Amino acid sequence: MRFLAAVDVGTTSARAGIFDVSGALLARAVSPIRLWMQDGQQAEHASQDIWRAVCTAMQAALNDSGVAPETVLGLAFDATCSLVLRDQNDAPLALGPDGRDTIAWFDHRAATEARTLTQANHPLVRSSGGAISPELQIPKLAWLRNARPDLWAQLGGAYDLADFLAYRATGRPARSASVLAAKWGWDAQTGWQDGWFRDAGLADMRHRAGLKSDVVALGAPIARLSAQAATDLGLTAHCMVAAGAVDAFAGALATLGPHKTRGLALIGGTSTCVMGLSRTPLASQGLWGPFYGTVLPDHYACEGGQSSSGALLDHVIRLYGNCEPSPDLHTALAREINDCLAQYGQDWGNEINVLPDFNGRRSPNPDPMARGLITGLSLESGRGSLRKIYWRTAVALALGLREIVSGMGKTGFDVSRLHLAGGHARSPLLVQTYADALATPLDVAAAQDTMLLGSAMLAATGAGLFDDLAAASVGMQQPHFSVAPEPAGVAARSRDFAVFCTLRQFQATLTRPEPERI
Ligand SMILES: Nc1ncnc2c1ncn2[C@@H]1O[C@H](COP(=O)(O)OP(=O)(O)O)[C@@H](O)[C@H]1O
Ligand SMILES: O=C(CO)[C@@H](O)[C@@H](O)COP(=O)(O)O
Repeated sequence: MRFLAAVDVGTTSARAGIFDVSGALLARAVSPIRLWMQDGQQAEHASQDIWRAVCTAMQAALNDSGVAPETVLGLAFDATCSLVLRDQNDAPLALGPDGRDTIAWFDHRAATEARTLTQANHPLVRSSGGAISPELQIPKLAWLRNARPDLWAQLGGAYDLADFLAYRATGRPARSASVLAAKWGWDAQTGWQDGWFRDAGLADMRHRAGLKSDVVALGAPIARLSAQAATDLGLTAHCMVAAGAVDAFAGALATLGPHKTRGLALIGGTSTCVMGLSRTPLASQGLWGPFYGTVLPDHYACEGGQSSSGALLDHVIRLYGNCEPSPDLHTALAREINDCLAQYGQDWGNEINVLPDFNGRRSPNPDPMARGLITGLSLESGRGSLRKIYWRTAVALALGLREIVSGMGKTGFDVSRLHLAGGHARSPLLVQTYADALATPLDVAAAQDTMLLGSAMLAATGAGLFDDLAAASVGMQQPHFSVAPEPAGVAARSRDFAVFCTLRQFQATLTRPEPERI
């Protein structure tokens, strides 16, 4: 009677799951989190609201599972790489009203700072694929210092969201080695690079952000739940909390594991993260990493990706469907599009072509100021036009993945079979389009919430139920189903890719916006 609890915080919801030691998900629950958006560039959460959603989801999952709380031995958190800011009294550092103290991962307010660090050829540039992304934590903290010196003076702690949740749960402000390496410029072999921070004018950053030496290896125990957190979550103070991960890294752990080294996982959610795992460091232009020990000990992980993928499909629904996206609407559109493809063939809608860089480009040629394109529009409106633009946006996301995956293949990753997880795995349309565009079979996670499974593996390791993380990732592995590319789709996506490459050249001639000081 030994169970594990896992939490995955995405962009718009917190998910909680209860697992058994074989990795089977017994129950899951979802609770929405608030996201305050302004002008498409700024996005904030409130950590208090996120904690409330985590507790609501965990209590509901536990209740549905029928598992006795005292039999839940371990808990771990994964989350988007959003930045939580606290003041010197450990209260929310007020970025805005309603307790907003968290800059969402895709917020680009630090574009100026990211560019300055890139131009100064800051050493982070190399592990950021050639250009520092405003989505990383160091440029965001530099923004705080430059744009809000009043808040900088009050700063008492800065956390990646997964680390903050573990702190909230235990009272110990430890940092996960995985999170620090992936998003903070910390290195497992050389530690903190204080010289870099000095160069970035952030000499006091570590002190202000509370970045001391309390670094815990991924999946290692941090502490048991505090009495208050145990009550809030519906668990007991006996439950051990393990060091967590950024969501895509938890997804890579769940899908790849030690036997699939050099494998690639596509984690498709609001963004798409292409995660590569290898025993030796593999690096190239446009890839974040290689980061040691971020998915498994003795392994390196690399990340390529698209900053807005699911977010772009949602945006298209808002723009051309004039309504709010929902899972049911995605499913209905996918069904209607498949009917059109069956009737008119794979070239249906190909007068419309899209470049998907609506929130900049992460890979393969990183450019946070890149913008999206849609060509071939007519005066058509209504459901017919939404269907077609949604379809061609899905194609564009798949072609963007082809660019990224092909580069990762040249870097040394095995691209003969890829793994897919995340919300996109729920869409048969996206799954087939990805397989066709990549001309590669996909292993698709059969169970929902692969990130939760990754966190459950971390929780099991922290609770001492496996010898190490590699054993947990093998012992808790879950089934997948395979989807093969279809010849007609492969041929059509190859034709599309030729147009996509032409549009890339055209895009390079267009004016890009300057970063705005917010
Ligand atoms: N049938 C579907 N159901 C739900 N989401 C879908 C579906 N098809 C595509 N999506 C996309 O998946 C995204 C949600 O993925 P998810 O992994 O839940 O997100 P995150 O972890 O980033 O919060 C949405 O933005 C949506 O555009
Ligand atoms: O940057 C990373 C992973 O490194 C993610 O946190 C970010 O892309 C957000 O992920 P989601 O698409 O919300 O799952």
